[in-house]
Amino acid sequence: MPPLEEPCKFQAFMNPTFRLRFPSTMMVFLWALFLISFMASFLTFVHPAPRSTSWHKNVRSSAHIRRPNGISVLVTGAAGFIGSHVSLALKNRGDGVVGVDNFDNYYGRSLKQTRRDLLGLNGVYIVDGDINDRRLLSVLFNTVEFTHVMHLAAQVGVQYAVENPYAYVRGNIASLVTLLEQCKSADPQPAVVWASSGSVYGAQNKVPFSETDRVDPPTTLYASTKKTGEEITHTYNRLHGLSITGLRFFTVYGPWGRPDMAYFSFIKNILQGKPITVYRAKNQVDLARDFIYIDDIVKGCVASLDTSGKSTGSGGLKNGSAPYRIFNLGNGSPVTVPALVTILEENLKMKVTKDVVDMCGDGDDSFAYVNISLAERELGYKPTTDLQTGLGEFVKWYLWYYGNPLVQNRSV
Ligand SMILES: O=C(O)[C@H]1O[C@H](OP(=O)(O)OP(=O)(O)OC[C@H]2O[C@@H](n3ccc(=O)[nH]c3=O)[C@H](O)[C@@H]2O)[C@H](O)[C@@H](O)[C@H]1O
Repeated sequence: MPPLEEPCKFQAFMNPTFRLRFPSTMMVFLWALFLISFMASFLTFVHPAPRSTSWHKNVRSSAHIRRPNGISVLVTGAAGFIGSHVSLALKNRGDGVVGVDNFDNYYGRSLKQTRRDLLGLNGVYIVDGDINDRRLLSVLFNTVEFTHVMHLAAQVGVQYAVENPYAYVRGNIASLVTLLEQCKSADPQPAVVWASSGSVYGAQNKVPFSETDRVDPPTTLYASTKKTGEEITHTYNRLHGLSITGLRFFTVYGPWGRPDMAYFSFIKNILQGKPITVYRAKNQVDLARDFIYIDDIVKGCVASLDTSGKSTGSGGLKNGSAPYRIFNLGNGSPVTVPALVTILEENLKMKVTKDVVDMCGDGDDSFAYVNISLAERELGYKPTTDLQTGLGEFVKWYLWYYGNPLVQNRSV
């Protein structure tokens, strides 16, 4: 037999007065719920997500300037190859540096995490976050008054675009706009130096490539996104008074480099006794690149920050024109891919089997040769490391970092 109370409770629901009140009570409740969630999302949008006290402390300490007339720089892609080197160089000379990196898995996270740990030991804090996140950028700019932004975060790699084109739109275009929107609204606005690419010269036949040359047609989606970036940054300079410097990097190599790049994958195969694939252009012509050592690139980046000039806008409005510059940062002396392989073989005192494959289609640029005289004049840029020396440094680093499999096999 059911307890006596139950029917009474049930009856209460069936009471006509309650039934009349029920819809209105429920409606009020639902409306309140709706209003609360609306207010919450509005406040979250307007006010950036709160971060912990230790997060703020790390960011502020990393941004601390330790030299007279020093600058405070937000480095995007700080756990990346160029980003980590530039961050360290700036920190070492006493500038404030805050890194941001999304630690994407394009070439694995382990090397990025090690770079981050190394920077941490040197006082550079890298925020684990994505620059597509407007709220994160807003918190960062509310925490630190950045004088400069060194924008190096990007979806790199040329061939990967065939597999995942959307990563390039998100990583090279959408994120650039998000970052520029933040810079535009900042008061004072920072000066922006960012990574374009030598690949924007695309199918141009006239060499060496100069900044005044046409940069079309692009031969890869990667190049298209970088070319688009140049147009977007131009707009922000023109409309909002942001000081912009675009750096057309050529093929940058060196210690702590990117495992997806040819020189890096070649050394791995040589040491493991595996063959390598060497691509060749039409008519059996060797491919060539304007290889540039990381230390030279770092000098170019730092000089670009130092000479950037100021943005003129405030609160999104322009107050006069601001500098808009583009520089080629390469070596000015192309080397063929087979010649690069020979230098690696000499350094390792080993020979490798080359599978020479003719490139099908137009998925890559065959030749890069760059005129760097503008950067020499304006930035005092002067590469000093030749490919033999630079690859020697890279090989030393590689053997130190990964160990020599031959030595390891011997010791087993
Ligand atoms: O902004 C840029 O300008 C780009 O620079 C770099 O592109 P690239 O100059 O093409 O360098 P990289 O891939 O090392 O290939 C070098 C050469 O080796 C050839 N190559 C490549 C692989 C292989 O297995 N065999 C081979 O012959 C290959 O065909 C090429 O001729 C960055 O990788 C890219 O992310 C982007 O930053």
